[in-house]
Amino acid sequence: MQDTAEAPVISATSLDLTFQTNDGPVHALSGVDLNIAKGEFVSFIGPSGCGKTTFLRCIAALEMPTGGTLTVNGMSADDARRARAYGYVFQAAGLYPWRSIEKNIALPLEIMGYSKAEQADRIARVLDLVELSGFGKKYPWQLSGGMQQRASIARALAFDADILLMDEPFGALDEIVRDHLNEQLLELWARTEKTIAFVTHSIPEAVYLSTKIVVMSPRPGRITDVIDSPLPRERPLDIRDTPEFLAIAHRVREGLRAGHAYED
Ligand SMILES: Nc1ncnc2c1ncn2[C@@H]1O[C@H](COP(=O)(O)OP(=O)(O)OP(=O)(O)O)[C@@H](O)[C@H]1O
Repeated sequence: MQDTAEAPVISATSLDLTFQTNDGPVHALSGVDLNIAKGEFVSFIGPSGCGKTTFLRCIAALEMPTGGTLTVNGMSADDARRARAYGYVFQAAGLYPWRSIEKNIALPLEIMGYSKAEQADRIARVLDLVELSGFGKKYPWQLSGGMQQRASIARALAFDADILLMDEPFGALDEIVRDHLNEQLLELWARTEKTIAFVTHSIPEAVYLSTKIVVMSPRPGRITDVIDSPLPRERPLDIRDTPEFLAIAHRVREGLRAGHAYED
């Protein structure tokens, strides 16, 4: 993805976050510099404990950095949270089992005081976006794992936030379902032009989805490589067999390996 004249949607400069724990300080993020432009799809990949979730939580103002600066839509992360700049999708769908799918999506809209008509409009639109039209009256347990995860994406989209933060949303699903959801997510991204920050442990998933891949390594949590993908935005699944795809996957793998060596 080329640099654009537009200000970045997410901008981190020398970002640090050290947790003080009973076992001493944990350097979850150290010297993180990263700009994410509007409409980018950025994946974060790295071994457990390298700070992927912590970085997403900083963007969402759920953690407070201990150093450096971070802006989201040109404001502080706190102000961006108040302005509802993002939707957040977690690894577990986190749907309330006693509420139907449409009631799950409606809950945050109710809290924000949207009228019933506006709620219904938004629910219909986001269910269509994730291809779950007709499933609004179902309960979570009546849906497959992949459908539940799509419902949770629909809930995150209901505010129309420009930014979607996704923390290993498909990690618990089998590979075939995951492939299908990856394809659907790319379609959704193309249709909505959201900026997406996506955490994954899977190299093929990161390479398939992203315009930019951020490779991280732990102790301290830091960025070791940033790869701007040369792949076209239109990506059939079989792009994964092309030499271009395999070359990027190779570079990610090398980056992960180098990060591991650093620990020894
Ligand atoms: N609230 C907290 N208090 C203390 N330490 C924390 C806290 N949250 C995270 N950490 C530590 O910070 C480091 C980074 O954690 P983080 O969850 O961001 O890693 P991650 O890359 O997302 O890992 P995973 O892939 O396992 O989810 C880890 O060492 C973790 O134990």
